[in-house]
Amino acid sequence: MGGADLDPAIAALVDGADWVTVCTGAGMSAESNVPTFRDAETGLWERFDPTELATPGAWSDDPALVWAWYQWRARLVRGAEPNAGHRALAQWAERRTLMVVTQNVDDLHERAGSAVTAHLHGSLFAPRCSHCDTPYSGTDANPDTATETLRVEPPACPRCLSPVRPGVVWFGEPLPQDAWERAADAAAGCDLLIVVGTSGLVYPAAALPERALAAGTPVIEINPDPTPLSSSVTHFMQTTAGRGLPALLD
Ligand SMILES: CC(C)NC(=O)[C@H](Cc1c[nH]c2ccccc12)NC(=O)[C@H](CCCC/N=C(/NCCC(=O)O)S[C@H]1O[C@H](COP(=O)(O)OP(=O)(O)OC[C@H]2O[C@@H](n3cnc4c(N)ncnc43)[C@H](O)[C@@H]2O)[C@@H](O)[C@H]1O)NC(=O)OCc1ccccc1
Repeated sequence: MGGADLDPAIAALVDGADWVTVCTGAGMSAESNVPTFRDAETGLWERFDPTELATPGAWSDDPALVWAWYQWRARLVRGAEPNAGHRALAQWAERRTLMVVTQNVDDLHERAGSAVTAHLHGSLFAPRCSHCDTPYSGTDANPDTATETLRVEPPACPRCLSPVRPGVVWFGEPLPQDAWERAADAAAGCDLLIVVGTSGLVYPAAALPERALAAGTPVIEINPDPTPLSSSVTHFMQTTAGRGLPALLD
């Protein structure tokens, strides 16, 4: 298991793990050309701070701006392909228990063939009514029709005519309880936790690897840049998801 030049201590950890949980963030999709939250170049929305746009406040102030932003992101993800990191995880799950817990709202893990245990922050492809929560599948929510305009009026819910909102978790909103519980169980029960491509700044997602470490579970972090977690993980692999995961799992 693991490339020839993989640190033998890391290889031994991976070999000895029957149940692995992988926590992924925006860096997991960076090599699929999906901008991370920290990456500046987000086109028309470049002058907006993502953490400000991804809030209930931004939605109530300007739903057309927020709706257009999510349609643009969904279209970008539609045009993207899973990378070698996504594929390595999917292949590995064929050989042993591997649970994927992600902060990402894209569907690249699933398109690579992974069953995702928890989308902690929702999905770009699950719009619902902002009032009655009825899932929305109207064609006008289809990102392929999204255009490069700064504002697009969100569709109206066929049941209560309230505006349809993106199916994501905004800052200040609680995570879906069931998804959080599945994620917490996956982090608590695994033999090895791998953290890939997250700056570890957004909570409660960032608490998962901290909890695993506190429980004595070995944690491997993959990130080209150190994060607040890097000094306390069992092994820090300073590389990308697309290079690190195949090296770890192939
Ligand atoms: C900013 C932060 C300080 N704020 C929070 O954490 C807040 C507040 C808070 C709660 N508890 C706290 C405790 C302490 C401090 C603050 C808080 N948390 C919340 O509001 C959460 C909700 C948080 C979820 C917000 N939604 C997102 N996304 C969906 C929308 C959307 O996507 O638009 S968060 C969003 O940003 C986060 C971005 O972080 P990362 O994924 O880490 O990405 P980032 O760009 O930061 O970094 C990329 C990393 O990848 C690396 N990288 C780059 N290239 C590669 C590469 N090629 N390979 C590998 N790695 C790579 C880079 O080096 C870098 O390290 C992700 O989670 C992403 O999902 N809700 C809540 O707490 O509710 C309570 C509550 C309870 C009851 C009732 C009411 C309320």
